[in-house]
Amino acid sequence: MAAPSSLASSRLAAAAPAPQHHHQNHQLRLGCSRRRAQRLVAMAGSGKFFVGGNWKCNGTKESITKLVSDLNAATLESDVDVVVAPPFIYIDQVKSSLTDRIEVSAQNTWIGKGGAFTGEISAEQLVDIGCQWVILGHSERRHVIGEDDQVFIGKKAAYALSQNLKVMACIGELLEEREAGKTFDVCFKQMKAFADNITDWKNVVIAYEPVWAIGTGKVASPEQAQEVHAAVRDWLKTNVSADVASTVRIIYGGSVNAANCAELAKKEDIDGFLVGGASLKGPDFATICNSVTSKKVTA
Ligand SMILES: O=C(CO)COP(=O)(O)O
Repeated sequence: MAAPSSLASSRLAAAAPAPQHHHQNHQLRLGCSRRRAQRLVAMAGSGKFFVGGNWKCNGTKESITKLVSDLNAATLESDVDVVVAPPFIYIDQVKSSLTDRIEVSAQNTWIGKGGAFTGEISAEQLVDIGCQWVILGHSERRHVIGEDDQVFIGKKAAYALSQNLKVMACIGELLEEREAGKTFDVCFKQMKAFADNITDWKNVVIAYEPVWAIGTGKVASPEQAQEVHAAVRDWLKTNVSADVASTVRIIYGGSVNAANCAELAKKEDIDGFLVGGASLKGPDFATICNSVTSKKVTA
């Protein structure tokens, strides 16, 4: 593995944003020494830029064969973790044809051990076929399928982690919640449901995906995304620990594409992306993965 690009130290090197009242802890974090930040990254895992491709309910055997072949042919920067999430029924096909350079995720899992649960797929089964990740709490599962924090999402995270699946934990507000000034309240409530169920965060990536930006072509501005990422990090510092706050990766999702990824990636608290539509096009997805170069520390 290449030397980890220290996101925490790149945050330190980046110009600090204008102070805002709710960013007090964040400012403190930025003030900690570079050496300490690097030590924290080393403790929590690779600290690499992270890009996930959520294929949602798309694809056929044929189109997925083409997508996998494009991904296998792509040149990817070494300092980015790349994961794709095909529909369940294609995971096996993707696992057996995709380069090991890219890990594979499911888009959902059952809440506990498998058994008499018609139509469900268990964490054990995902592990059995070599799947390494699962996306949980995606807005389409919350708002279209009706999963909620209390009954499903937190417990799914706990069980998946207990079976050694790594988790992309999704949070994000609806448009009306943003317009009502409730963005932080909604995100923090969703974070609490995860935090109440997670004891070890080293296999967790948080995905901030504002619902109004998903599949709409209406990407959050880099400043809008950065503001929420910084606030979530502050929440983690207060409610989980300073170490987790400094080291957990917080990625952005919602209309990310090859044209807008570089500007977003420059923001200090944006540690990567969860990509929907653009992840179905191999070359565009590779461009998004390689936007890690916008992150590199030059100082
Ligand atoms: O939901 C998403 C990823 O999980 C984002 O989807 P789009 O990139 O298509 O907006």
